[in-house]
Amino acid sequence: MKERDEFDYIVVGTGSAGSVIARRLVDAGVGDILVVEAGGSDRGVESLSDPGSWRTLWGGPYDWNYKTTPQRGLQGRELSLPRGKVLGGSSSVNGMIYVRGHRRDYDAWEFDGCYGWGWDSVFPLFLRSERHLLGETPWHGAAGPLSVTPVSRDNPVSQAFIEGAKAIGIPENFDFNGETMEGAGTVDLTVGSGRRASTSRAFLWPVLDSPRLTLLTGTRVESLVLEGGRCVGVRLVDESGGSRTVRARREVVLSAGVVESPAILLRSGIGPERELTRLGIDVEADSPGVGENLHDHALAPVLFGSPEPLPSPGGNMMDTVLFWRSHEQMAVPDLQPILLHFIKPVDGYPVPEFGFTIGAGIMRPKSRGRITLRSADLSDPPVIDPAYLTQRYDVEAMMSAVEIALAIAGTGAFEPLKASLVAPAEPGLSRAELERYVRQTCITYHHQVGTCRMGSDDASVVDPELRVRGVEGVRVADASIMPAVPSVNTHAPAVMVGEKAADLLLGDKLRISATSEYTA
Ligand SMILES: Cc1cc2nc3c(=O)[nH]c(=O)nc-3n(C[C@H](O)[C@H](O)[C@H](O)COP(=O)(O)OP(=O)(O)OC[C@H]3O[C@@H](n4cnc5c(N)ncnc54)[C@H](O)[C@@H]3O)c2cc1C
Repeated sequence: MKERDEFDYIVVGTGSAGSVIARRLVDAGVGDILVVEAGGSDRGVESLSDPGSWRTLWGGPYDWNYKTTPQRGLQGRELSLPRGKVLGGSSSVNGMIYVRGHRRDYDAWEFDGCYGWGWDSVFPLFLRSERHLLGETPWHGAAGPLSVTPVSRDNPVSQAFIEGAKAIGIPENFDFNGETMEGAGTVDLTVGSGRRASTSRAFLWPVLDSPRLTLLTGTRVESLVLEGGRCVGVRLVDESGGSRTVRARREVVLSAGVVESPAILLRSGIGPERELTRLGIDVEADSPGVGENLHDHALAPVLFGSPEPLPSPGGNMMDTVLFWRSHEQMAVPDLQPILLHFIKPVDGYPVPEFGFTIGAGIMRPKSRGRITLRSADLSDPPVIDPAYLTQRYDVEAMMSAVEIALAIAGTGAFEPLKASLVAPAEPGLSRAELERYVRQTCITYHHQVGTCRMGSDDASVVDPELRVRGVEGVRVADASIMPAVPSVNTHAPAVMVGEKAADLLLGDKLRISATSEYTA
């Protein structure tokens, strides 16, 4: 049978945002939808379903296995950057923490020209996705496809972390998605019935048999097909290297994530003119922002040892966090120390047999890097430079996050666990020693955003309706459009971007109701 080569909509990527868009388009009955995913299926793969297995997925067959360039702010180290290459994208390999962010994160987007993206506009979209285990409240949705489950706080290590935080003046928080996100407590997870609630499982699986949906896995979009300044389709490459073109009667949506969405634009001739010329790619639209504005949350591990095994909480093994400010006059929290119920080895320090780690995370980085292509060849990995810790503020904030971790330990809260500090070895380090430590140990927090920045200015890549500037017929909808990273883990914000994109694609009259026919 001849393969179909024309659809109404083409959605590229099935990650946190793409699966949501595909599902909403299918539900709305607006035509036939082609969904293209570079990775394979996630169905029946236990490690993608078991919430405890996520760390085993890095570097494996479901990971794009990206690496950064040598980072000048990190003593020249290259960092591994895992990203999901499978149905569900990074939502299939992530840590499952579900937090939406501070209302000011989104109000700041709107203030900067992203009209329609302020908190009052996006909050209902978060609720629409959500199926919270404890039911509907003013702060939680219960009718959406995405299962969200709170974590119990009866684990003694979690309790010690929260008690230690309280002892240094940080209040306990019982719902980071509630009235306020500040304080210490346990998180909600995208887990339902003990299984990972990836966006593929929640949004896509229930409609896989729909006659309106065609899903191609193991198929990569190389570039857009542009005719007379309009995107009319995409060029596909399958796993055996065979290529073909499919056409979109209405629109193409790029939800290929923070690395591949800008890479697809660049390979299509949409990007900084000088860069495209250097790569030998014909310029279709000079768009200086494509690939720029890359930024990420980062964390430095603070490692503790214990003489015997500590009680495990199960689940995702990193369920307790605190959100706090590096400076008391800050308007929003900028630090997120997170308790990891496992040992994150630190180069140059002993690895204890038992213990735990506090990841001293920063949430409002000022450092900005970029992504570009090494060459026009699809098989060449992109050049990824997040420019970690290249701004003084980020270094200072990270040192503050480490100091909070050390202060919590200093309260004696961990004494009943007989925990002792392993890295950094001494609590009383000078600022210079602390700076050396964070530059030596800082790793990604996995929250890269910003490479197809949304805005109203000429240098932005997409407008507030997510339309790519300079060409017609194509939008970008994923974490790459975020102009500034929210002060939280980025999965829930990326799901929200998917919801918003669906509304924009469908227009007012087809706006989606909160009630969903299907659940995971
Ligand atoms: C290891 C890890 C842990 C994390 N932990 C958390 C956490 O606990 N909580 C949290 O909130 N956030 C977490 N995050 C971040 C969060 O998961 C991401 O920000 C979010 O999933 C990004 O969504 P996205 O839609 O932009 O991209 P993705 O989910 O990455 O989706 C992009 C999809 O597009 C596909 N694709 C790419 N290129 C092409 C192409 N050319 N053709 C076809 N398909 C293509 C990819 O294979 C992928 O499926 C984590 C991320 C990682 C990697």
